[in-house]
Amino acid sequence: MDDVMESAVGPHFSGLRLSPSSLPSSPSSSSGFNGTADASAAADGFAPPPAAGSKQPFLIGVSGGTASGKTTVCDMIIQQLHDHRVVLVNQDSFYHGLTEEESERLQDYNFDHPDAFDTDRLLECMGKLKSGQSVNIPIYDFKNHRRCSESFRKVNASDVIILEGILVFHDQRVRDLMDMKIFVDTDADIRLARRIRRDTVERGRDVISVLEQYGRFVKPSFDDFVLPSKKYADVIIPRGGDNHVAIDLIVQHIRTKLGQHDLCKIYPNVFVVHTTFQIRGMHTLIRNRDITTPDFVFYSDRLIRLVVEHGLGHLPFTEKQIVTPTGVYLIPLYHAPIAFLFLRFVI
Ligand SMILES: Nc1ncnc2c1ncn2[C@@H]1O[C@H](COP(=O)(O)OP(=O)(O)O)[C@@H](O)[C@H]1O
Ligand SMILES: Nc1ccn([C@@H]2O[C@H](COP(=O)(O)O)[C@@H](O)[C@H]2O)c(=O)n1
Repeated sequence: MDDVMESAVGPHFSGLRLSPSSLPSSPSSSSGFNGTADASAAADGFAPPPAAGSKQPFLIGVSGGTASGKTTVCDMIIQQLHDHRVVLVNQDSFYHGLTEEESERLQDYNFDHPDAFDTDRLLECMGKLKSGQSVNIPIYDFKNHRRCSESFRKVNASDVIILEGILVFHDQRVRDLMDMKIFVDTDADIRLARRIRRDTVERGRDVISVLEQYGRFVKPSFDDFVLPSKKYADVIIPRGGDNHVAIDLIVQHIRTKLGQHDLCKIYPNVFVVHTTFQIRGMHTLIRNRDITTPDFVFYSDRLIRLVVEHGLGHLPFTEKQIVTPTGVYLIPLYHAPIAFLFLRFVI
């Protein structure tokens, strides 16, 4: 293990990442430092930092049967992520408005079929949000089954976008935009009971029409389209909003994913040293309570050195010719007093 570590992170020139603008134009500047440094940097996982603001928002898809608790779960996630900019987009907003003819035969319309949604519009909006643009989302009225033609909901660019709906996993193009897919899995009887209560109280329906629609369209479409899309989920939450453990774990995961992104946003001059197996190995070793003191010091020292060397790579420098016992070399000399640090490491 020690040998592997030694060869992987021993003294090297990984700190010498020259930006083209800082390269001297004289022929002597092609001394191989730059190529060596960049190759070494890549080998160490010191990839160039992403351009500020280039990171895309984290898109979470939340699916599940009607009244399974999708909105409730999303609200809980949003509440727990209170220090991040999070927006919720409902697939319901993208229902096609009914034509006059369809409205007259409302009882025959299947709102649970994929064709009931304007998926192209949904894709366009999600694509824009993912690329950091704000969008106008349609507003849907469940009482008259139409989109409001005059007003929209303006949704601004955010760190986290949550897309929620019964069929958000159905279309592969929508699925492909998602960084995390959650399926809320709640017992069908409980969902029906909730749906009856919600639709009669909030959506202006009577119990008979809710039951008829459920038997004719909601349940068959759940079996045909919603349930088969469960296999795409990364996480399945049994019992929806009652499952605090699952929601806590999901929030932790999102926080971890957002961590580096946030630091880079707050401090534009933060550069993240990308991890490698060697770096992870050393982090693991120094956290092992049984590690010997010399080993702890050894690996901690190496980790610290990687950070310092990476930092040095961001400093400006000038070339200096020196005479060594074996000949003449060009070395890049970091601006004092940092030069001291650099020389100490390469000797
Ligand atoms: N864990 C729960 N316990 C009791 N009622 C709930 C629970 N989760 C959701 N509900 C209720 O069930 C209905 C549907 O929940 P909602 O989160 O809107 O589901 P969905 O978005 O999947 O349709 C709402 O009236 C809500 O208040
Ligand atoms: N005009 C409409 C549009 C949709 N529905 C039903 O809504 C359900 C989806 O919303 P959830 O919050 O329950 O996920 C879906 O099952 C449709 O049947 C409707 O009744 N009327």
